[in-house]
Amino acid sequence: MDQIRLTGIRAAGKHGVLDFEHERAQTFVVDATLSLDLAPAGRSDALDDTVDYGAIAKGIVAIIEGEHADLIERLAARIADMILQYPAVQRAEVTVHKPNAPIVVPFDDVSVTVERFRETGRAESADTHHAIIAMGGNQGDVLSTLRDAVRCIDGLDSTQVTGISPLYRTDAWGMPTGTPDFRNAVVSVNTKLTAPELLAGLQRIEASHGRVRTDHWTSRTLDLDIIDFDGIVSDDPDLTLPHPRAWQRAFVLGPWLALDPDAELVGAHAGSVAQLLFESSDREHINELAEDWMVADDAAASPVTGSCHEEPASLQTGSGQHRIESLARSRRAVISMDSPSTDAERRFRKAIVSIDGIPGNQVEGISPLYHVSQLDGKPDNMAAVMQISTRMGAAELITVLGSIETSVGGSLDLDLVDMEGVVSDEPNCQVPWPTARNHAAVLAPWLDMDPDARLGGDPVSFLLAMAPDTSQVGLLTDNWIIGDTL
Ligand SMILES: Nc1ncnc2c1ncn2[C@@H]1O[C@H](COP(=O)(O)OP(=O)(O)OP(=O)(O)O)[C@@H](O)[C@H]1O
Ligand SMILES: Nc1nc2c(c(=O)[nH]1)N=C(CO)CN2
Repeated sequence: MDQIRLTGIRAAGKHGVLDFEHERAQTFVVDATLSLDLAPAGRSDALDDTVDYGAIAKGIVAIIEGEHADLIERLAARIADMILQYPAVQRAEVTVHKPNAPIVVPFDDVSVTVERFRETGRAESADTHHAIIAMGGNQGDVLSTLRDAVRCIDGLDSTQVTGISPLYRTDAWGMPTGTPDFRNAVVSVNTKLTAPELLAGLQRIEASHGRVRTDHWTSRTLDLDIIDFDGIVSDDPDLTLPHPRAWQRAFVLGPWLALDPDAELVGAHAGSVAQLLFESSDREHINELAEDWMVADDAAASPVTGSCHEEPASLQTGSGQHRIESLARSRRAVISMDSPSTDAERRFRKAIVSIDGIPGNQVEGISPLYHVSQLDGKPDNMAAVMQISTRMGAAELITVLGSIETSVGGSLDLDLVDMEGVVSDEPNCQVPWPTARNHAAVLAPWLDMDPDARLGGDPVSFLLAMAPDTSQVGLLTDNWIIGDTL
């Protein structure tokens, strides 16, 4: 991450354990490193897009000159907390030196360093609920209505869409012959709303998309049903859980299964969604249209047959833990590798071999090896990226990368940069990896490996062109894999 560094800020303060230190001011010297994204300011040249280091320096002096602290640890923590009050700052590293400390032997300096991070993770707590919502419609521009509905659901208070099923074309079920086909999909959400609050939100979304409620099933622009909410069973007619007809509807079960191959329905018709789908009478009357219907412009315009379209990730969590996803079909994933070790190449090779050795994984591409200069006195890095096809889910792959880092030995960082069809901002599973967007150390090797690469819809070439650290990154060798065993 980009950094702003202030060094040698000095002021006199009355800090220390000894009595005289409460009375007599002495010099304290502070170094502070602020980690934040400087790309916006790099583009706009506007102070508002960064942090005013002058203001930080004054804040540090005010703390040194302010309230007494016995320990320089406390002083450093106060300064770090002050720095993190600036919303753009993600991390603060603060060193407080006390060069005139009352130490009875000759010495040059004594200092403490603290490192503090902004709490970014929306830590999942007991009040986070998991819900499955079925979506359908057969009137108007259904594709854009469904796309908009997903965005609106994600926009509900404290609600995040965590998984989106493929889009299906389905025969109108239980409706007169001649009723236009439906488009159906299922989304999973994490929400802090209660089930009735979520239903009220969904009904507002239906209404804002022209849904007119009638007594009987009729064609509709948009229908949003809660299929499951935390596995609760309730026969309240205003909100029956699970949805009372979900168990027999292939237009719900099919997309749900594609989203989560291990999905289970609770209640009177409890069972695996796979089995219920198999038993459903309309299972032959649903057709998957497109998996990437939320992004592709012409998604679902024509049925996708026999092409490589895959289930999107299901990033649901169960019982507060990441469920290991096991998906039937492969998807592409891009993994970055970096290491400050002089032995980096060998570590990268070991990591590649380990990843490739996992059943269902296949290495498809390896970038050239890059050198990354560090400006902050830290040792320079080596970096490369690899592309694999994998049957693992994103959360599972991230966990595996962590174990490989450990088994290969320290000083190796493996990150899941991107995974086909996966978008997640779960604290432990951020895909695409947000920092990759402005890191030439990832973007440059990736572009070399795949000139058409895209990240979050943007061409990697375009992101690299805007990356603030391109001048620090240089190609070392094209054929670093050749000549050694993989
Ligand atoms: N799990 C649920 N999800 C959505 N609505 C529910 C649920 N359980 C009960 N309801 C109630 O059902 C009523 C009718 O809902 P809606 O108009 O969406 O039905 P429908 O779509 O015509 O039929 P179906 O529910 O069979 O799909 C709503 O007012 C709502 O209070
Ligand atoms: N294929 C299909 N058929 C239906 C649907 C639907 O969403 N898709 N919804 C209904 C009542 O909500 C009744 N019938």
